[in-house]
Amino acid sequence: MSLYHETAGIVTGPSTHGGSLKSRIYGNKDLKSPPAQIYALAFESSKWSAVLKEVVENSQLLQKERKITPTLSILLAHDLLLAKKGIALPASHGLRLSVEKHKARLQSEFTRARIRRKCPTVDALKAVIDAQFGPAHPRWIRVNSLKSTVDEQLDTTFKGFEMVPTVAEVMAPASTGKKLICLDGNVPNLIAASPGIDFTKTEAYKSGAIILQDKASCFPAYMLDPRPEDGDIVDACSAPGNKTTHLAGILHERGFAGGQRILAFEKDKHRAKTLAKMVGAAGSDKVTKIHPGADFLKTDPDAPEFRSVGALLLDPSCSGSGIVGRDDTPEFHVPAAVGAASKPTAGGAGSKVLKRKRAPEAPTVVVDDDGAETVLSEKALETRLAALASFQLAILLHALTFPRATRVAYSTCSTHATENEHVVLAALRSPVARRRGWRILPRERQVRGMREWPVRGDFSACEGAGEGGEDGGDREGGDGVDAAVVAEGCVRADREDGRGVMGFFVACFVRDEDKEEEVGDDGPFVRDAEGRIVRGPDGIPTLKSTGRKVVDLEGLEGEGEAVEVRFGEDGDDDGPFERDAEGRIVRGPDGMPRLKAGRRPDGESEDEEEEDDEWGGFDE
Ligand SMILES: C[S@@+](CC[C@H](N)C(=O)[O-])C[C@H]1O[C@@H](n2cnc3c(N)ncnc32)[C@H](O)[C@@H]1O
Repeated sequence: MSLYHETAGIVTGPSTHGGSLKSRIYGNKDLKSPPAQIYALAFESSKWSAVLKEVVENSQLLQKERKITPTLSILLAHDLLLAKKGIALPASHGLRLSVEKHKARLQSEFTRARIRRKCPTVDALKAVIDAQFGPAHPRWIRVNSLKSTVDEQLDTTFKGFEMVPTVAEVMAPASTGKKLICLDGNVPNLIAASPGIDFTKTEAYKSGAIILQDKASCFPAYMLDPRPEDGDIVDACSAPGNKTTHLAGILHERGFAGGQRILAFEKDKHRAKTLAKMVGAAGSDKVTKIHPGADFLKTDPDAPEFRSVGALLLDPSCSGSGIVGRDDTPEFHVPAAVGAASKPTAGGAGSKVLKRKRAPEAPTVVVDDDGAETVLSEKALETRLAALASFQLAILLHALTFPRATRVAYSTCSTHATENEHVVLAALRSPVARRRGWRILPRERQVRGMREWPVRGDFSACEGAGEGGEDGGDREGGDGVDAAVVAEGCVRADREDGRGVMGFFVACFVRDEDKEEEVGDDGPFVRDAEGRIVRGPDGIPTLKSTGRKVVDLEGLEGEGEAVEVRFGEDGDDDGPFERDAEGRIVRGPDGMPRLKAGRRPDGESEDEEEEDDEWGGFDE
């Protein structure tokens, strides 16, 4: 079967089957033609198909050549009119002959289509089409400093590549087919290479010396800026491990402090195996303790294992809207089949522009952690985003309670403010953030590459942070959260803006350890802005979980003797450990938390049937 027939089969196949165009091609073992060739033809023809549809219809090609299908006509017209080498079939091939005999007519319709678009040259039209579908993305390669250096890689993996000064040059259409690289100006040890080059076969990739990681995905570890004096570093949501190994690389360059480790949590056991492989391949296994199948939310921040955790990186599951469409193919426009349309299209001689149907509201695609895509209606998306945001906030608030932590990086590959600025604002306004002095790391205090990165948080999404003080002259809403500072402190990456990155978001929280008013869990009771427990007129505190009052017994704020009784609840949703009236975990003389009767150390009750047998938290 020819390249054209195979490609036609791919572009007309249901897009819901088998994921993205790339995965449909590369995952199809029955294809005879080289996948890269099929992908290039499918992608480029799709890009041009709106123009080529006019050309084919107005030239009446399908009426004259009944054996050519509408899809094939676009693919063949593309190569005839736009590919350097023309149609990739032997000169005597029937399909090639049947199109080439109409070359003059097709060419003149192509010229008309170009002039209708007010483009004086074909290059000008190409620029318009390229701009319409956004620039290509470079291949981002992070040199793993645990195993290699940039200089070493320039002499080996990138030998024969031409170095150019900007990422824009690496991506420029004019450089198609060239082997170009550029050293990134923001993230250390990061290289942008020409799109489409496959590095997975290189020795450096196989040995873990280079890691394929989008530039924006390198922001969190770089922004967190872990140092030897930070003690242990938690990566709360680790698999497949790009950021875990990046953290290790940064610390390796700075010199690990004795005993300093990266504690990597991954709730999904299957993904934890991938994490272990990646950490091993990157050579960071000796400094990384993986917690396979472990839910970060179930960790006890006060446990001895976390005593020296100074910084945490949180990259929780999100809607993945920043990566959706990265590989998306432009819509493939097909000319009307013979008999289906009699009028020439788009201003062809004597024609009217065909009335277009109002496009239905575009559904949104979300991507899960495994890359599976789901199409959602606007309403379903809203519900999904709200659920994700509440989970993301829970992870963030949990991280803010680690006793020695002074830095927390929060990131998503989502473009939705609901998962980004809104989560950051909610965290900054939380009692735990206020009590412990957490604030956003302001732009001017960020590492150079992040400080200089021009795309910042969405100010309008932060504006709700303060409608102005009473005197109207203050952007803080009396809660100490300044919208402008927060927006400037946040970093965004936009996949459409020509910088060659995926859609991404990162913010870093900091606090001064000595400014802390109180260390530990902020307990089960509602607190005011000052962190004081809110009580009714009778002095009884109100429970956060229910908004109802606790039946107080003597000495609620006393020495841990109080018993908490809740209305309408089983009273067992505050974790597996005994807590005092302030909600602090009660510990034995050895510092270990005391389990509630009938609970296992993993937070499940003994009679709960869970197969979480790999979870080894709290064991150190
Ligand atoms: C966006 S991915 C992380 C990508 C990773 N940081 C990287 O750079 O390679 C989110 C991961 O968090 C894991 N996860 C979700 N909830 C979790 C939880 N409560 N505790 C630990 N891991 C969790 C998911 O299974 C998923 O593997």
